[in-house]
Amino acid sequence: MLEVKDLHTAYGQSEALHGISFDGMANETIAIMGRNGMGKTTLFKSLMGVLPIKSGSIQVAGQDVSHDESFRRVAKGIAYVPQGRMIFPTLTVEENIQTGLENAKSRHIPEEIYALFPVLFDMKRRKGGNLSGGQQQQLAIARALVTNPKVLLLDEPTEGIQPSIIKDIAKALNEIRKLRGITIVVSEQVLSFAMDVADRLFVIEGGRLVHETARDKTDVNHIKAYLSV
Ligand SMILES: Nc1ncnc2c1ncn2[C@@H]1O[C@H](COP(=O)(O)OP(=O)(O)OP(=O)(O)O)[C@@H](O)[C@H]1O
Repeated sequence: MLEVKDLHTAYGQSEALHGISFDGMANETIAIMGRNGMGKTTLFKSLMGVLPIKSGSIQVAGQDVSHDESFRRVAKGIAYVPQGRMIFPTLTVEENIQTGLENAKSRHIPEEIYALFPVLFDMKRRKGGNLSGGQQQQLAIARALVTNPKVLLLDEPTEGIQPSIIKDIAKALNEIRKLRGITIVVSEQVLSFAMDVADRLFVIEGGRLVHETARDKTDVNHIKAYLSV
């Protein structure tokens, strides 16, 4: 579903990604683990077309998107939940979700979205800015989902969120994968969350993927060593 080959991305003269390659299958969740500054956000922005890539390729369901603008990538099936969620604070919950429906035939929010996130139904007339961090994260996921992605990218979805809500988000992601059979890619520093959602885990260090493991074969202490400073 997602094929990333030898991706290089630079900020000016300074290269931040040095040849990232991985595949994500349908009905699979992948976690990209790494400390701050290791390149997670740069990778996601490169996949989404927020940053141009220097070389390499990105395919979504067999279609090349490597040099497409972001909105074309969305049309071809990638959706992105950015770090810090980036919801619109002055729009209501309902209006925030509808921004994901701008190119859809109908502005109607599918029932399935509220079934996944009942709290958003209860709060649909509230302003996005008045929601808690965890509720905003659920809102950002809902907004991404209404574009019907084949590949859903989430950049550090647990950042700044309390543990009980982290569990809810893990549950929702597992439900989404089951319902839709899509590829989900999350970047994370919280190993317990990654172990709850991911089928495969990668470690990114200095702009390179340096370790890959299937969940059931994961040596937790080995990954922890990468994540500790
Ligand atoms: N706008 C920028 N200009 C120049 N260098 C940048 C810029 N943004 C990030 N970098 C550099 O790219 C590298 C990767 O940063 P990136 O933000 O992708 O890391 P990250 O793993 O997502 O960390 P975090 O969890 O803090 O977001 C770092 O060395 C960082 O200094």
